[in-house]
Amino acid sequence: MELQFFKYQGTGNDFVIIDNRQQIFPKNNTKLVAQLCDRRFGIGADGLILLENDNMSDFKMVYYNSDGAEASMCGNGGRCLVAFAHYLGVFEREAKFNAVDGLHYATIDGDVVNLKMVDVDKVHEKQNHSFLDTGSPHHVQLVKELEKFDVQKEGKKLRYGLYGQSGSNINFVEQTNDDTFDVRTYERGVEGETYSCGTGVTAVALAMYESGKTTANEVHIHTIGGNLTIAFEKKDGKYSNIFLKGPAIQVFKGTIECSI
Ligand SMILES: N[C@@H](CCC[C@H](N)C(=O)O)C(=O)O
Repeated sequence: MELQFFKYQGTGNDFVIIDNRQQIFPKNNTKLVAQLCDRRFGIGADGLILLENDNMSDFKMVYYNSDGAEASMCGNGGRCLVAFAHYLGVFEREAKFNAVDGLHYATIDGDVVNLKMVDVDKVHEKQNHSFLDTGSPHHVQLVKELEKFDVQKEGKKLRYGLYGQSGSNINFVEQTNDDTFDVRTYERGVEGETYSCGTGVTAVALAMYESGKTTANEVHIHTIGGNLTIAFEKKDGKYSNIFLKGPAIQVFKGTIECSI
């Protein structure tokens, strides 16, 4: 069968996106998703996203990690899906869509997508790291000399060692200014470092605010793949009106032959 696909990237976090409004995609075929995401035997991506119809909102997001398993929320993927839905003409200015963690709102201005993330009730502060859920689980840890840091080795160790089989994504952080941080992320389900992680940089911004490293409500993050801005409010110990903003770009489109 010939499958039409689109390839998007959001600060270097890259995705295969498929228009599944006609329910053409075999959603339980883990092997097929993994093969499409494979960088040597497939199209190559950190994850695969299906755009589907939703009766409560403009569209629905179904997200898979590159290992083929359906996963929790993907911030950069959400931003890319908004850009794709806009390209298809599903919405004009403001989008409302359903994802695994609930309803999201977003706006698009040229290539830049501003995505509202779920509220965060608790940041767990530990001795040398923080842990929080921004739609996906995230470990946040400050390190020195981030550029030279072995993200693959240390990320993998913490992902399984501290969090067991279900695991967590692991973010390593270095502060470069009052409101600016460099971040590198080891993503579970990709089992490696990605160029950027949207729920990850959101977690970093909140964790840095919670621990007093910054007093800014708008935090700028540099990732390997580009820059993202996170804006938020804190009221009664809880974080709300959290927005993740940055570019989301269509790279190419095509068809691939696959046996379904
Ligand atoms: N790249 C994503 C996060 C995707 C989910 C993650 N790998 C997990 O399994 O928790 C993002 O931009 O948020």
